[in-house]
Amino acid sequence: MSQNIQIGTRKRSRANMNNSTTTGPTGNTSGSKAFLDNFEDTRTNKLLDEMFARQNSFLTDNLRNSLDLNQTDNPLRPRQHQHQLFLDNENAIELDDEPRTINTTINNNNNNNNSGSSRVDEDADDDIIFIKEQPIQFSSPLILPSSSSNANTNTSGAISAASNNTYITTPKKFKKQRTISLPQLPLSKLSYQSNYSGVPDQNIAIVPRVTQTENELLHLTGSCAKTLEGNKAVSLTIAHSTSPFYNSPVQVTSPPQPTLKRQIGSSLRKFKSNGSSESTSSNKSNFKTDKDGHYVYQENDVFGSGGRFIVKDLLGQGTFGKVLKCIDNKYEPNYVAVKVIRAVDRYREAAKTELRILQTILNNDPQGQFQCLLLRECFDYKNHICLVTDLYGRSIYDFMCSNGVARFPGSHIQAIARQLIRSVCFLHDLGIIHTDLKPENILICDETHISQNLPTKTVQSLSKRRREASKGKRKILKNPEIKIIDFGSAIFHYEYHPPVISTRHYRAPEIVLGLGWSFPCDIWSIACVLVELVIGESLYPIHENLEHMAMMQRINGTPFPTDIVDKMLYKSKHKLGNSPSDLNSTVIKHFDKKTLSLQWPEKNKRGDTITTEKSMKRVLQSCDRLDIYISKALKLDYGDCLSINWNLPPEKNWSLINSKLLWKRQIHSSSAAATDELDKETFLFWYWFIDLLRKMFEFDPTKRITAKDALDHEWFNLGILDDGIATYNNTQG
Ligand SMILES: Nc1ncnc2c1ncn2[C@@H]1O[C@H](COP(=O)(O)OP(=O)(O)OP(=O)(O)O)[C@@H](O)[C@H]1O
Repeated sequence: MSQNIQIGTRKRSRANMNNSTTTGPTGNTSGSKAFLDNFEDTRTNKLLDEMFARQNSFLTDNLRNSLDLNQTDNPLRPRQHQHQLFLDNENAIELDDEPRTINTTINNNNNNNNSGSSRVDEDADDDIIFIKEQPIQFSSPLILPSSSSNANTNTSGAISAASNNTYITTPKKFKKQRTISLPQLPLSKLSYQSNYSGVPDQNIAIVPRVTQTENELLHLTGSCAKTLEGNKAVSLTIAHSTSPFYNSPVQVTSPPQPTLKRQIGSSLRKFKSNGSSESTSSNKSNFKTDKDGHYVYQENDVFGSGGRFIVKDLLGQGTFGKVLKCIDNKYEPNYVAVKVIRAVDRYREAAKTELRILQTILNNDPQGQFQCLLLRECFDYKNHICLVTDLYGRSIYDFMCSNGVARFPGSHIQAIARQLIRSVCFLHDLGIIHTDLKPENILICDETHISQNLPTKTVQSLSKRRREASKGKRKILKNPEIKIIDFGSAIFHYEYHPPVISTRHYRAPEIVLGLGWSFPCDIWSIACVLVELVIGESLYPIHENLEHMAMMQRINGTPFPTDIVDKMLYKSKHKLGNSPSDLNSTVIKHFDKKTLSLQWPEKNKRGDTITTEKSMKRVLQSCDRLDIYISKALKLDYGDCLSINWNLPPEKNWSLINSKLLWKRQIHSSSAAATDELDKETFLFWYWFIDLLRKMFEFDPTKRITAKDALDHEWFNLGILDDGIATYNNTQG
């Protein structure tokens, strides 16, 4: 659906230039409806107020449970903690850190040394692990007879039987996988299974949602649609995709599905009237499973009841299974994404959590207005749980990798930020914590873009891989609409919280410090993603705790607050709660017990520095305090004069920039072109962006800005005229 929206009647408020505090005016009174621009309906306001009140109470409860350590008899403390101490240790052994649970060959030969890849390297954008799967066929003595779709796993849960007694690994396939999610498996199951009856949790009240009008969908372009005083009105076409399956109110009868465990949302889809144009007769079901329980990808493979799905492409492979682009012969439109979960008990269990989450999302947002993946069906096929979802485009990570300039234009960053935060606000309202937000899990709905030729010098400076992938061009999306996927690690806030969650690069400090975590961890992850969109590479390209903590302090420009460190020590000393098993050896031992400060660089007993030079370089040279670091990246687009100091109020910042601009224009009048682009509005846009990030990167999760407050932040009142906006103007008739 698309619609032309002429903007120009409403001016957005300007940033408060006179604000003299360093933290900025988040005391903005625009209220809880901020993300529904122009929406004055009091009924909606009431709903939103209720929604935010509920979020606050979730948050308070969770954080009180995890952080209020002085009240050991706190009745809100989860009762399972006593036995969790044992379970946590077990869990931590298994889930301790990323690579252990991965059963693929990790080939470290190709520019993939993450810990070694410094931002100062030319190939820093190639921060990728290559996973190579070899085509090996063998018969296993552990084969289980498996004609039944419910073939059991062995006791370790590691082997699952394929339909013919042969295990086959996936055909040779290279898959770039920069970050690896932590599979949160067995213990999640243990702690909630008693509550779980296979039906959605009744404790979650379903909030009746109000369908948004086209005007309210402006959030999809952030403030791209809005102009600052002095800018001209911008005419935009906003293409908002509702779910292609949402053909309300067509009622259809579900086909009989003997092995169907659950069928969700089928009433929203149209049956194909007279069969598919894609004949299945030439395709045979050759559905195979490898020794790790992964489906073996083969194009044109057929699976599902009556050969319903035809495999067309491998969209992705993760810890939980493979995601396939398939033709669905039963319904129209007929391309879907099917996540084929590994045929291993514990992954099957985890998929049930994903199902519950996806079902809650679907119940509350059947049209997909909150940018979350929409589940359409779920069935069991040869011991693989298959989740059928809408099909979207590539992830923003893949898009960045294939782009000559990885960073996004500011207007698109704002549009993506707004969708992400709004979506997470929606999830948090439902009591859901995503826990694994990262660029790989954010998909672009529509990949159409314009391409700009890059100067030869820029092309030459690109890594070989990026040069080839981008063909020397910068791609700019026409519509920065996104969807959040991968709810495999998401949990409801009242469920068991594993001690370690999130992909390392996006992991919040409270998780690293073993303090317990809740909704705020998603906010931290989003902040990491947003910085990545600006600088074009991961903010935290690290793989171990000490360097991670040192980098966090460097980026925030402050040491960890002592009360947080104190809580960590107290919690560990009294063996409270839910700590990672390596907390002592990789975190606590690096803090001075008297000053409560992080001891970095690391020294041995004799006082010699033992932190490697590479690590020192990564922390001290390759990253910087966030405002300085982002200013550096922005200079590529706006020239040398743009430096932002978050300790100075905006007025002071601007006057410093302005004097630099004047000086530069006087001395080098010929270089005016480079600085012309930097006007006050552009500066303000980036100033308030950094201000928002600072609040999202607050160390103390209880003080970190919430999704709701982030939507009210001043930044979302500002617009920027840049290539992202130009793309709309040039491409929309
Ligand atoms: N609906 C979809 N449309 C298009 N591509 C998709 C879709 N769902 C998933 N993908 C692709 O498949 C990849 C893996 O999906 P997903 O993250 O859900 O799997 P996973 O096994 O949980 O992975 P991870 O190990 O990262 O948790 C994604 O990064 C994305 O590229």
